[in-house]
Amino acid sequence: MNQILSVKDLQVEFFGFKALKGVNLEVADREIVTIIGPNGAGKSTLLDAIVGKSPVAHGHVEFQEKNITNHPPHEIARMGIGRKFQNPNVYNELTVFENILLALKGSHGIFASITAKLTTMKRHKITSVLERIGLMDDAGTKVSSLSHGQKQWVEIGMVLAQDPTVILLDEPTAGMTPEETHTTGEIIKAMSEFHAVVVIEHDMEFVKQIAQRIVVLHQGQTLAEGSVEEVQNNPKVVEVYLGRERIDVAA
Ligand SMILES: Nc1ncnc2c1ncn2[C@@H]1O[C@H](COP(=O)(O)OP(=O)(O)OP(=O)(O)O)[C@@H](O)[C@H]1O
Repeated sequence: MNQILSVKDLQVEFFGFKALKGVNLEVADREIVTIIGPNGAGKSTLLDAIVGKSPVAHGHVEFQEKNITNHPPHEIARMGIGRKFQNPNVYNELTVFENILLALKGSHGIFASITAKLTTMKRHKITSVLERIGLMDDAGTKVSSLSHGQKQWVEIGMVLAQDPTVILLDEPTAGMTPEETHTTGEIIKAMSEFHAVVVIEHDMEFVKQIAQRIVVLHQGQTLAEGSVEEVQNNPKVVEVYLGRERIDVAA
């Protein structure tokens, strides 16, 4: 497969504490990679290091064969790596449509973006994003009156609006109802038609819904990698999860 993101021997330290101790990760074009692991395993730190938010002490990150290790976050975002954080980071007082508009490439501030005449191309782009996140009917709704799950979808839409090649999602289903979680899984699967997606997730039912390849992190290292079945049957993974979180999803 055509690898577009490659993380090699990545090490991240916080005041002497090694949060990542040499992690490798390969992501192919339009692939979904799911990262699981107990609390504190280093999952968010890995995404932070990829987007230039956590300083890399050793190893490197390559994107489309370019070394992007420790490049500034805005530069990495501009190159084509989009990141959605755990908590929705949306403009509550604006409509769904306006939030997506603001996220489009080339938008210049809230006032200028909202008052400027909308080109047909921009309108089409926003409409296509709204369709992909299932919020076409809520285009004119203020984000403050949406459910928590819908707000998460708006934020996914804001990432999509930037046309990234790779999308990194940190626990996209946190706080969602089972129905919203399932819908999110379908949105992510559809996203992989155009983008590679790396997802951190705890909910194994959801992981099973979306996963093509799973990477298990534990104490800053890669513990296992493979399909849902391979990972669930891996004795090292079972041992790490024993007495903590259950990963015994019905086959
Ligand atoms: N900015 C920071 N300063 C100091 N320590 C940090 C910082 N960020 C993360 N850590 C530590 O690094 C380790 C890995 O944290 P990280 O948030 O990456 O884990 P995680 O696997 O995402 O966990 P969770 O599932 O709880 O979100 C933890 O021990 C955490 O306390």
